[in-house]
Amino acid sequence: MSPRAVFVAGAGTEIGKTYVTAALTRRLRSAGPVLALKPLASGVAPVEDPAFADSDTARLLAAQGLPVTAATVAACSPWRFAAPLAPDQAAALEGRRLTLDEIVGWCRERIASAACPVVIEGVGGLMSPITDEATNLDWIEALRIPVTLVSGSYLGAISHALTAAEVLRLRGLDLRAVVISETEGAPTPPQVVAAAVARHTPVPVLCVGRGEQGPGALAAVV
Ligand SMILES: Nc1ncnc2c1ncn2[C@@H]1O[C@H](COP(=O)(O)OP(=O)(O)OP(=O)(O)O)[C@@H](O)[C@H]1O
Ligand SMILES: C[C@H](N)[C@H](N)CCCCCC(=O)O
Ligand SMILES: [Mg+2]
Repeated sequence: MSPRAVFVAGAGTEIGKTYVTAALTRRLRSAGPVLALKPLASGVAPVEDPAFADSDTARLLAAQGLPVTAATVAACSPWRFAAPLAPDQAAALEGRRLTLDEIVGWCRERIASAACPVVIEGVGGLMSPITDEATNLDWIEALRIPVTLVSGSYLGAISHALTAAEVLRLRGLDLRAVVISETEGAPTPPQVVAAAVARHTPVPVLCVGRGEQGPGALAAVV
């Protein structure tokens, strides 16, 4: 039987994917081992730079209780780029080029060889490009694993969440839950945003308040 896996997609960038992936990882860890991956990471400082501590990779390693070493970093995030741009653009600035096949192949191998649940954080929003030809959506479609969609609670987040959820539905993908991660300074409580999203989508809509661990129900997405 293949291990359980979930793709954490975003309705946009800087929206809470890493925060929610780390919260989910910590929840799952209370029941046993979990593998959290951020295969493509842009805007990442070199491992030896103190700024690396702010990277998605460092946060996901911390959530897994792993130290930052060259080996743990490469095993979590094999494709890291300095520029804080879409990965295809950041790669081009370094004279590199990504292909969907190699990214999907790497993820499939990690899922197949894992003896525990696997959580994969995407990059940017659902249709942010990852290569010259492919977006996060194409990546999810190729992996064919369940999806958890993260959105914020800022004004406009309801439409962003529902648009992304609808695109996933139209592609026939398995959206398991939407998670509203509270945006700093949002004009309405995240529960109000979550209730509005829930009225228009058939999947559970969960809320993660500022600085909170997130509900126990988070663990049910994988
Ligand atoms: N519920 C929350 N409580 C506290 N801080 C949060 C919460 N959600 C998001 N943040 C903070 O907001 C910022 C953006 O969140 P995060 O890094 O998780 O976004 P992201 O979607 O993973 O971004 P990227 O597209 O760069 O991967 C971070 O500083 C993060 O710690
Ligand atoms: C730098 C940033 N935090 C992410 N790593 C990359 C976001 C790419 C978004 C591209 C886009 O959809 O316009
Ligand atoms: Mg992130």
